[in-house]
Amino acid sequence: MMRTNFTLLTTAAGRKMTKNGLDQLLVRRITNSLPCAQHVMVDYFEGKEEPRTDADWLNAKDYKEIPGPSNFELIRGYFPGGALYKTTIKEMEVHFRKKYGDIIRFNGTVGKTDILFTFNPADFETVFRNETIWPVRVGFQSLAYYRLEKRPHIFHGIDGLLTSQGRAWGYMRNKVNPVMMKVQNIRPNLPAVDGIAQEFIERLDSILDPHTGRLSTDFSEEAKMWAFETVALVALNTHLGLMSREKSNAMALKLSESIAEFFSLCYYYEVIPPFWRYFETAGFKKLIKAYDSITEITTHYIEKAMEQFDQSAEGKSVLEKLYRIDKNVAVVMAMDMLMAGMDTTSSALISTLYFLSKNPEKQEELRKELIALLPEPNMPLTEENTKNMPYLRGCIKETLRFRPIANGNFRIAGRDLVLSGYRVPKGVGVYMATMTLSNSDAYFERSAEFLPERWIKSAKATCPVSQKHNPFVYLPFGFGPRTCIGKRLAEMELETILVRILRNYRVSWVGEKPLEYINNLILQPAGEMSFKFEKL
Ligand code: HEM
Repeated sequence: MMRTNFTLLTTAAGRKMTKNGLDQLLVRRITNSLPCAQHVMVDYFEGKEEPRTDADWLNAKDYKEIPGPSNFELIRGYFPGGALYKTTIKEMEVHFRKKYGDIIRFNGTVGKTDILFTFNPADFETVFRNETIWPVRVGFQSLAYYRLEKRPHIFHGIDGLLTSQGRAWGYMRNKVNPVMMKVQNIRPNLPAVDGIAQEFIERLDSILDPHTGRLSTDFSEEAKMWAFETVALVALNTHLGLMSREKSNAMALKLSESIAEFFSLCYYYEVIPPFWRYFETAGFKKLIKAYDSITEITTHYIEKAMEQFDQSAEGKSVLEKLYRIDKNVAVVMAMDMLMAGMDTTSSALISTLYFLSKNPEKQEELRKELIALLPEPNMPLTEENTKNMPYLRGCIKETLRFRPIANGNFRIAGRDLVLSGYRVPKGVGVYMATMTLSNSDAYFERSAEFLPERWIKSAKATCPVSQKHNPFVYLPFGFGPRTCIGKRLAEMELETILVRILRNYRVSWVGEKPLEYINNLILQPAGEMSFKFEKL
């Protein structure tokens, strides 16, 4: 790893984090003596609770009675020739649900806790309503390992929102919430975000064949660059200039490549038992290299931005606000924003454009709203003129119902719970299969149709499918204190880019096959992007 003069996470600053640091150190000690960090999660639920003696609990069936496959069935299924070989999470859900019903128990394999899959929205509500103040969502363990154990001299015990748990997570989230979750801190970024959306249109114009309406490059790569440029503007306070892909952007391009590498490798190390703690394979070393590169380049940009903060009066940017609250938190949060903010938002953009392409009458309906908003396509977007865009918002919501970024939501049960009539002890992992339910007629009438109207209040009276839905079936950004921290930003980014694209082009899908998806860390559009763009 190149030496970095990354001195922000100093001992002096770290003093503020004593409790947090101690917490992490203790966890590290325990973690090292156990096969897997997931066992430790239970220790994050502080405080002893009395055993449950209420009737619900006492009358419920025993945990061990929850049906599910044996480890042997699972292993056999995943071998070549097995029923689960090369299946997606969705196919796996269908397979097991058919066999075992709406709640399924998977025994913890080497070093992992048991996981329950539930398809019952009443269970989702129970899980979320019983979260403690520090909800636990396990994930990105290789990143936690990298930050806490591989490079502790850089991170000094702060492993970020994506990976941390318990007090450490609460400490960071409390600092970040007031900046990231408040509309009034995110909306002022609109002109800059819109500036990048306009650059994106210039970029599309330059790579578009006006005769065929097809792009000379892969649209998914273009969408990723747009998302990365936009989130970097907020996270690093820097205009990377990726829309022009100039040689001078080598560092920025390397950063986006490393993040793409992290996305493609991280999932594998997430699902296999964590042998990588003891033996680093070539693939794992590649992932560590990607983490090093992300750390190094992000640090470079942040240090440059911070030099200006020190000299100038307080500004309005998200990075600066975070920096003035806590430098260390600002640095790690910026990295997490870049890691979480590229593939998620670009996937949502591609899916929305796809559904609008396949439903041209909905696209025209939306365009009417956009023309009223921007009579001239190049007029600026402002906080004022973007207040009222119900149809656009309906289209985004409907897309995230159809193809959310995550198949489901996950929590470690924060308390002893009764789920689908069974006693479930605190500490068990619960996967809530939201996408399956939000794509089912049982929860959304005419669920296979793209109907933005179902989300529009003023259309409720006339729309035949706008009846109230169970709110726990549709949770594209998660729920509760651990909900997506980038929600406000992602919504603003998506709205802005969709206004710009659809005010400039009529978009259609000319592929014979529908849009494909791959399912790794998230559900991501893949394969050929058969969009056709006709300039309006
Ligand atoms: C359409 C875009 C996006 C979707 C659908 C999405 C969805 C989600 C979901 C489902 C979660 C888990 C929430 C939970 O467990 O309750 C999450 C967490 C998170 N997201 Fe997003 N996300 C998006 C964009 C972004 C962006 C742009 C950023 C960065 C600015 C971001 C940063 C994060 C972070 C840091 C977390 C972890 C929060 C925590 O554990 O405290 N996301 N996101």
